[in-house]
Amino acid sequence: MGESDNLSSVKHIIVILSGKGGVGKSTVATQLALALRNEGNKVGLLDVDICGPSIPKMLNLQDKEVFQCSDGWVPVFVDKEQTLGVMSIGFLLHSSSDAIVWRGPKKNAMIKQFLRDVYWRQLDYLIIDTPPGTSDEHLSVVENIRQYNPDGAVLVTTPQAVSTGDVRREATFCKKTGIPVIGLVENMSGFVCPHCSECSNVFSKGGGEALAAQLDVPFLGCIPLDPQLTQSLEDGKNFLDLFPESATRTAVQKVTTAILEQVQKKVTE
Ligand SMILES: Nc1ncnc2c1ncn2[C@@H]1O[C@H](COP(=O)(O)OP(=O)(O)OP(=O)(O)O)[C@@H](O)[C@H]1O
Ligand code: SF4
Repeated sequence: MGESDNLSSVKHIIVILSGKGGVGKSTVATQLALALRNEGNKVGLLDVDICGPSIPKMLNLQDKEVFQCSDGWVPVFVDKEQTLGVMSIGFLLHSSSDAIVWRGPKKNAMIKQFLRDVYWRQLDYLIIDTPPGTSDEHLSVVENIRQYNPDGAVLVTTPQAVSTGDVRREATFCKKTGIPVIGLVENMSGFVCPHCSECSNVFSKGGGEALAAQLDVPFLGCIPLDPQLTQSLEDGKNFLDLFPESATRTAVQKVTTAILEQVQKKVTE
């Protein structure tokens, strides 16, 4: 396969970053992709978390294999209408417990191939989920998408992580590499009771918003820690469709709207 240019038919590229592992980066990427799809967009979700690809399981696609056509790898579609396509290193593993321990150059070549050689066709949004931190893999992602004028990065944090330097490092990484920051999302913000759906703030409130103000980046909103969301992700079920009335769904929707507003602002600037 020669050098492909599949990203040129993607209208908007959004990268999801987090300083620490386990803060819900893949969860935010998945729910954002589903919410954008529900609004009538054609969406692609690219999981470049080479060390721990979790997206196939979250979307109940873990047994799928990917195939190549003359234009590149064909993504796995969540729906038969083909409105949400997914590509993950997880599809190339024989077993979900296979560890991928590739060294730098091989990883970077794989990321480059992932970014260039997936045959997305026309997409409104491509959401790229990355590994935690700021590593060589992130640089590979940035270098390979720069020419396509990405909309920017969504930084994900949790109330416990706001006081650490991780998010600041992410913001500095974006600045240094010239990737605009779309904004900051505070995930696992408060706990939704599975019995009465009341949301309790386990940690003090407002840390994410204050940090966004300090970093001078937009605050995109909070998503609560919701056991029904955890269970849906575990079972590979679509939480947004299963719990249309839930406060967490409303929160995901608000974050999605805030992201779209920022993306739109950039387009009209
Ligand atoms: N808002 C939430 N409500 C309920 N469960 C959540 C929420 N966000 C994340 N989780 C759960 O927390 C766990 C970690 O989430 P996730 O895999 O999205 O984190 P990550 O930051 O992508 O981790 P990694 O370090 O593997 O990249 C998962 O089991 C997920 O289901
Ligand atoms: S939030 Fe309400 S239902 Fe849930 S544990 Fe507390 S009192 Fe009980």
